Amino acid sequence: MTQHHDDHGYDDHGHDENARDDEAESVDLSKDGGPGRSVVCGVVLRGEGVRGEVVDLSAARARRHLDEDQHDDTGEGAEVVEGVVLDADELVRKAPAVAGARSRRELVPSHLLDRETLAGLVADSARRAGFTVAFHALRLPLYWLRLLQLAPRGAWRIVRALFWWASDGNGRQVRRAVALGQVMGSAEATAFHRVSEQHRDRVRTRLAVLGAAVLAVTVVGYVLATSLAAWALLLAVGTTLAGIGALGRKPDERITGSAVSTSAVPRFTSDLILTALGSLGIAELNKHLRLAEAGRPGGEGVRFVGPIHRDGSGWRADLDLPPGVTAADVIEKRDRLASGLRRPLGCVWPEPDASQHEGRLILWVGDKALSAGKPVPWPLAKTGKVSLFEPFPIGVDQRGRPATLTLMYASMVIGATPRMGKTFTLRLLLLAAALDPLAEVHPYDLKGSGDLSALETVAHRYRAGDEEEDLAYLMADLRALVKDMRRRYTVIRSLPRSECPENKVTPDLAARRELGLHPVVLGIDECQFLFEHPVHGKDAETLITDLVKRGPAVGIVVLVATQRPDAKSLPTGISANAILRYCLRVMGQTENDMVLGTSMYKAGIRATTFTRSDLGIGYLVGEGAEPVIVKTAYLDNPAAAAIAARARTARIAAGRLTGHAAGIDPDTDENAPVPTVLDDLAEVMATGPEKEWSEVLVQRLAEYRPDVYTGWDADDLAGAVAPFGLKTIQVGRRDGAKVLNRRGLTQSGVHAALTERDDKRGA
Ligand SMILES: Nc1ncnc2c1ncn2[C@@H]1O[C@H](COP(=O)(O)OP(=O)(O)OP(=O)(O)O)[C@@H](O)[C@H]1O
Repeated sequence: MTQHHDDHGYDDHGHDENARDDEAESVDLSKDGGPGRSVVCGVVLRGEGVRGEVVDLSAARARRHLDEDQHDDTGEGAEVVEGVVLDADELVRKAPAVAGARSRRELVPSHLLDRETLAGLVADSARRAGFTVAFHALRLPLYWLRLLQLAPRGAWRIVRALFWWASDGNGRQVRRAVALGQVMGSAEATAFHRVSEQHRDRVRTRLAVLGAAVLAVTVVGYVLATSLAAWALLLAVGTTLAGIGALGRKPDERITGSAVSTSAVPRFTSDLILTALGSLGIAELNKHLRLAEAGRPGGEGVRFVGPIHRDGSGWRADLDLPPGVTAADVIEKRDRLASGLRRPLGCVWPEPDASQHEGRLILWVGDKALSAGKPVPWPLAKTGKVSLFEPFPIGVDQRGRPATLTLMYASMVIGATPRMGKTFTLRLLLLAAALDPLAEVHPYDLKGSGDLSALETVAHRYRAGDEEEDLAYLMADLRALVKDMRRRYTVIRSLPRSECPENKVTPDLAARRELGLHPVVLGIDECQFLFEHPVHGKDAETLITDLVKRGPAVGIVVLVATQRPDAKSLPTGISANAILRYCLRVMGQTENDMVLGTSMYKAGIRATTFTRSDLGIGYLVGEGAEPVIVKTAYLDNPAAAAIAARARTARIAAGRLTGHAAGIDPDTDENAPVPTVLDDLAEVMATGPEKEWSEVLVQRLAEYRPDVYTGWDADDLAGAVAPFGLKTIQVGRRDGAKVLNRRGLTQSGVHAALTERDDKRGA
């Protein structure tokens, strides 16, 4: 790849972008009797003074395409209207520039003004320098031995040089040259005599100087040898020998080793980037690169929009891909790009820049893979509080910069394949919520692994597991939260505008205990166990969708995490309404878009590009304008327990330890049995016959509780009652002379199941 760039990495093809920007659609109307290169504005002007033939453009264009082969250029049939013929180039010249097309470059590159980037740069240089010093310091004895080996040759060279100097080697050569001339005329003889005289004088003087110098060195050497401490003497001798050894070195001989590996990583230059891009196998990109390389028209090449510069702990290049090639095309082939750049996959992070255009690519290449190195520490692990109304740290982005999250007024979906860090992320967020003494935390670990157990000491509601009892507890909590949400809206409506200008909870309102508008954070890990549950699934979906949609404004935040992000495990009503989305590694486009939002995959935001080793690394959408890659802070169980203990102390001090953590679990009226499908069936069957068809029953249920049962069919009902040991039976109904048999339930069967359930609850 030999497309050239100047020192700053700019394209040197000298394309006039503005000319390109300004290109407007034009048509040669000369064939139709109009002037060459004319264009008609969308509106045909009917001028008084000027008249001209104006040809309907689209008709002319269509006709020309149709008739091109027949060379029919008569323009016959064109609708002739009155108007002003406008000069296309004139129009283009006068057209206002496309917004941003001529945006000014930064006076001083912003990355040089960014304190963190600069600090990173300095730290990086210091690290490199430190490493080099340590590397060579460790090898000093080896270098000294190598020099010692060369010392005899160095000593010989010194002696030879001194002899040459003292014996006036140069003068001797001149004398010999004159003598060898063998044309001893009188002039040469005189010259020879003069040179011989000079030579003699010089040798005499130099021998005297040399003798004095040798004597002086011997005396100084003796004095030093007798007066210096042993270590100093050793140092002096060692240094002298090393110096003599250095003089014995051949010109190309290296004493020191190289502090960096010989299989050095190639420098991140524009040429390397072009080579890598060219190896992706993107046909359109390759076509442009080829044409640009050959300097032929139509080849836009890749244009670097700024110098490749240091950004955090890596290098960044912003570039425009050729027309027709999108950043997503490149991102899709991140592994090949990494291969072309000769970097590990975890170092190479191509991103789109949606604020510019689809072809703008930000290519950031880190010094080391994001998954490599130490786990990210959490700044709040040892000290500090959180206000859920403010952003709090959750980790770092791929450039090592702190990444934050604001939970208030948002609901969040977390998705990933198993074992990628979903639960750890959810736990981190719930711990952050716990560090806000005002916030009520409701963690539910439906997997039952105990990963959220650290939070039990601060949780208002807590359950681990997906037993019937756990789910009933959770359902009761959900109903209570929906009820509380309605109450919160009533409270907000009753407040004066001055206190609640935007009809939502503010930090001040949240702090007023009497209003009960404090933040509530409900976190459900492995939510698919709930949504796929035959009895509670649909009910839970209705309640949580309501909380996700209307809860955030009144301080209720829902966080759901799932390892199976599909429509069944994560109902679309919930995934579509979540504002925050965090997606660790997933396997396909559907899961990606399910968690991150529709079309994210197409836009190049692909959690499918994460590898198995990218633990705790995911795309975060919704916190800022653009999606970001975040590696979450790592907290193990003991660290989580320590943070929860600190949060508990803060809550006790603030008088905010409530619910489960305070031993009140749950309030008596919330503890009342949650109506299940059995209770509802008993209710709707009470006034009917002993036996009823399932399809009639689901209709009645839907009328009785539309939010739960709308859309149910006979199979849903059969599935919902099955966990209670109730099976549908054949119910016959006479229809005239015929008897129709369909599946249905009996009142006695429902009552028996209810009695059994209540007995179990009582036990
Ligand atoms: N931020 C992180 N940094 C480094 N390693 C992490 C991070 N988060 C999680 N891990 C590692 O990933 C492993 C899996 O994490 P976690 O249990 O949260 O995964 P999961 O997606 O919830 O798994 P499952 O689907 O089985 O519930 C953890 O044991 C931990 O070692």
